[in-house]
Amino acid sequence: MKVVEVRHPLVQHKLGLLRRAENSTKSFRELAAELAALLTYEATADLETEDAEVQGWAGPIPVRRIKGRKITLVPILRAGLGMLPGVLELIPAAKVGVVGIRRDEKTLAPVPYYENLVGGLADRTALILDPMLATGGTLIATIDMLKAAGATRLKGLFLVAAPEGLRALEAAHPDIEVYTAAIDERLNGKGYILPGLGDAGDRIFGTRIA
Ligand SMILES: O=P(O)(O)OC[C@H]1O[C@H](OP(=O)(O)OP(=O)(O)O)[C@H](O)[C@@H]1O
Ligand SMILES: O=c1cc[nH]c(=O)[nH]1
Ligand SMILES: [Mg+2]
Repeated sequence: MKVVEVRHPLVQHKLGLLRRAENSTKSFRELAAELAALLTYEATADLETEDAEVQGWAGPIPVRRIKGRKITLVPILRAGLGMLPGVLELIPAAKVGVVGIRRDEKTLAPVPYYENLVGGLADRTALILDPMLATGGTLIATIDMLKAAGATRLKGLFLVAAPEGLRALEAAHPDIEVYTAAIDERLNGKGYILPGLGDAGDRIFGTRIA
């Protein structure tokens, strides 16, 4: 399984800022979106391009453009919405399908509650967006949904990933590519990533101080 921990200085710097407990909802949101844009840049580096031509100011100019297969974004509700603005900055025409899954706080099992995907998934690259990859249950359930709907080319963008979740993912769906700003140390007894970010959904939506 391809796992890329993005070591770019801008990513590492912004992640350091994001980890501060004192961040306001506004700064947490802004940093999450900026990091999402930087992860998008990395995750799209291998998109195929083809020759094209535009009419320039002094005549025709040969240019390159992204070929064929287009991208669909798949934010996982709710926290994944915090990454969406940053990704759309770079891919403004992307179609967006939404998956709703929450973790049962006691069992940590994923509980799907919403699915509204775009059509033609077989011809698209799906970029799954979620700030946190913890046990991996939510992501595995999302990939199950996407594959059942025809998706074959999948990439996941995360702000922080836990080694436990990456191992579970490799066992279930080794064909996905993972781009993350950090692979953290471990999960605590309640399934939270350490050192992590706390509850990313609550921090993005301002529903509870982590
Ligand atoms: O890898 P896992 O162990 O499945 O955990 C990760 C999931 O948990 C969080 O969502 P949460 O259930 O808190 O929902 P929310 O986004 O609505 O806050 C997070 O945004 C991931 O979706
Ligand atoms: O650390 C974690 C784990 C799951 N979900 C979060 O928001 N944070
Ligand atoms: Mg949450």
